[in-house]
Amino acid sequence: MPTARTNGNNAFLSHIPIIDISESDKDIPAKLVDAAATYGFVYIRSVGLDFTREIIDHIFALSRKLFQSPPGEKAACAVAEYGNNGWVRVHSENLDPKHQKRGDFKEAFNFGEFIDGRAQQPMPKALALNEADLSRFADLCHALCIKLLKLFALGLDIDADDGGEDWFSSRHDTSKGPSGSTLRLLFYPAIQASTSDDDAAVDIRAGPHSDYGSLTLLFQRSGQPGLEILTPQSTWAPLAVSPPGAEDDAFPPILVNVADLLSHWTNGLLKSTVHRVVSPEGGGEDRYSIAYFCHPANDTELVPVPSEVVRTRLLPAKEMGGREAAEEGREGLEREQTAITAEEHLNRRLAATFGWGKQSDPKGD
Ligand SMILES: O=C(O)CCC(=O)C(=O)O
Ligand SMILES: [Fe+2]
Repeated sequence: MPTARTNGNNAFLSHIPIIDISESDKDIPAKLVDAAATYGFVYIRSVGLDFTREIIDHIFALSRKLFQSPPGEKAACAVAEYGNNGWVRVHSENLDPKHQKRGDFKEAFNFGEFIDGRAQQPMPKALALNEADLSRFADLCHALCIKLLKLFALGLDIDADDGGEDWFSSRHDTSKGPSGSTLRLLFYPAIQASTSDDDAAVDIRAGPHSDYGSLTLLFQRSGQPGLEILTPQSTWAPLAVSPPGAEDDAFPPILVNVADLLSHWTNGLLKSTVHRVVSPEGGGEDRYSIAYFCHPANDTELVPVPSEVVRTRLLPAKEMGGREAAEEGREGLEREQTAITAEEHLNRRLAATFGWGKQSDPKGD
């Protein structure tokens, strides 16, 4: 895993498309599948979706209020006490424990699923009056993920008899029971090297990792960059918050990435790309971001998706000796015989990263 500072590969990145899913363009499903198979990342233009500038600004304002609240109030909702939910302190979460000595230089707050507009965990005092706003925002995020999952299913041309465009979305239907879906507010403070032993060149904001669910939505603020993705050439490439073509939008496009399960379901055709967050040279300024991790219902069995597109697009790679795809394919067959559930998968990934529980990580990373 390269650890050096940014080694940009801008030619690769400049092709990550911005897709407007509100347009009636019949090629959108294929474009999404292409972006997901090549980069694992795609920008979704938010104009025309239900997200408004007001809603997004409001949730970012709540996030700022939360992270500025007294440490004692945040500590009352610490993750250690509430599973994966609640407050994450600076340096307390290490997303890359194998390579990173110190935990990430960030604070975070994880909200598990809201039920009937109510959080299923203690609300931090600073947000006690805003439970309904956060719940509504999480619902908007989930609805966008459902739309995207339908478009992916269309792009993969899943037979109607096998579930067609609902193959993925039906597995993420909240009426099917609880899931690991999480709304996460993130705050990466600017590093004041002169007043502490923290160092922007050493202390990573979020260590290299892939996400554990199906899809992740990321909301970012103009002027607060930091996200980088690992390119096929093993270099780190920074992702623009507002890429060319989106500079004049009311707010930056929503960055969507394929996470481990969508990759697993498609035998690796769709890429769950490793990414990290770094500080700008010299410590830069604070960065706030909001992530929504979309997961299927806990008892969903992780079986390969019945898609001819997956089979035919992976085949040439296998024939030409594309080892990675071929290995994914083999793993996929093994997985089919011993399907685990989404809940088992999530518990194994959390155990491997944070040392929780006793199970080992199936991928061994
Ligand atoms: O804040 C970001 O830009 C990304 C955060 C992230 O990758 C994560 O929490 O999984
Ligand atoms: Fe991530």
